[in-house]
Amino acid sequence: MHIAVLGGDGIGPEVTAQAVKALRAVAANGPQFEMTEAKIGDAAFDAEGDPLPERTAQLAERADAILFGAAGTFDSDLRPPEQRGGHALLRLRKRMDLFANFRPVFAIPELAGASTLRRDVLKNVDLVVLRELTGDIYFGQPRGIHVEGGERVGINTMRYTESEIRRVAHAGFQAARARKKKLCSVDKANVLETMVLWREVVTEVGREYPDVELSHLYVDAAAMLLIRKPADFDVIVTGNIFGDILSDAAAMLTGSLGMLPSASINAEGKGLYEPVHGSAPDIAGRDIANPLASILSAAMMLRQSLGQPEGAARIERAVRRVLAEGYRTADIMEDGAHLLGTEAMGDAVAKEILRLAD
Ligand SMILES: NC(=O)c1ccc[n+]([C@@H]2O[C@H](COP(=O)([O-])OP(=O)(O)OC[C@H]3O[C@@H](n4cnc5c(N)ncnc54)[C@H](O)[C@@H]3O)[C@@H](O)[C@H]2O)c1
Ligand SMILES: CC(C)[C@H](C(=O)O)[C@@H](O)C(=O)O
Ligand SMILES: [Mg+2]
Repeated sequence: MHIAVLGGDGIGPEVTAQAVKALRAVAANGPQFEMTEAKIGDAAFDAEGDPLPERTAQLAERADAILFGAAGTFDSDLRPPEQRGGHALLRLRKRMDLFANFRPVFAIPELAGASTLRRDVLKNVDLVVLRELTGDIYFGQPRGIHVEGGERVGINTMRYTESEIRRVAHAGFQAARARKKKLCSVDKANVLETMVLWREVVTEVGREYPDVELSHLYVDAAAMLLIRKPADFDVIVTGNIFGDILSDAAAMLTGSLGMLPSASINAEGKGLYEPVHGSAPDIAGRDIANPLASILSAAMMLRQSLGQPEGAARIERAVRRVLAEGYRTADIMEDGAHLLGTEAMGDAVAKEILRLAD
């Protein structure tokens, strides 16, 4: 099994290295993985003049799965797109047609104190945000900044075709069918035509899944309910921009953005696995980032792309045990817990994975 490892920028390489350690620990008693690293993001632009070098893109396409860190920094975010580290990720998602982005959010009881929300609100939280990843205002044309009537005008276009909505809706109903059989579609159909079409198509697709309870929410109400009664949700299916925002908000249900993994899958089942967080320039290079989102993304990769559910379960159990033993990174630190750096947390999880194999 061949894995493309694209660490990227900021804390990306730091946390990805810990996920690689976890995969090596799984491989010690089981499947063998060939892992090939390549540059992406600002790191690739600085070295080769392109944030997504062709060699990196081809490696990603050829591999059985991709383990991704983070791309972009605040400085490069303001450059033209072709020089922007973060743009490499958008290009790769589009090029590989990774349209279905699963972002599972589950409250870990040991971390209840790390969240800014009350313990009773977090009880039984187990939901998935399914974010459409290759359409919407992220890619719609026309776009750009031009001068009109003597002043600058910025334009982006919210656009979805029926088939783009249909395929992600199917992914949502299938995910719900395998879980608690509830799908909540989040849109803004009271204002935007694109979202009127979204609601119509999701409703049509829903007729093929009579066993799944379909509900609809406007995104503003969904944002509020995600904080008020998060345990009521099962699968949330939504567009690219709303999914981006809602999933970062939902991260606080787990205690930290550093806990949220993700899988981005295409129609052939090929996947890119990455933490939901970014390159976190504010904490990069200090060995304090939480690597668990990246480690849990590696577990999703084993389950969803590499047919290794046992390896995935071992990683997930190891993470739970390390947390139960009271080890924490700074972002989820509590009184009485043992503070670990990024590397040490990766070591602790890898050690636990090896112990679970005995
Ligand atoms: N998938 C990606 O590659 C991705 C995702 C989001 C943002 N970005 C890029 O990353 C850069 C920084 O963006 P941002 O600050 O808005 O978002 P961010 O997710 O990088 O960080 C937001 C906050 O969460 C904290 N945080 C994030 N991950 C953490 C971890 N693992 N452990 C502990 N704390 C963590 C950061 O320190 C910061 O305070 C920008 O250039 C942005 O475009 C990239
Ligand atoms: C880095 C950025 C382009 C990206 C997005 O907006 O999709 C990020 O925020 C994410 O959530 O993966
Ligand atoms: Mg985001």
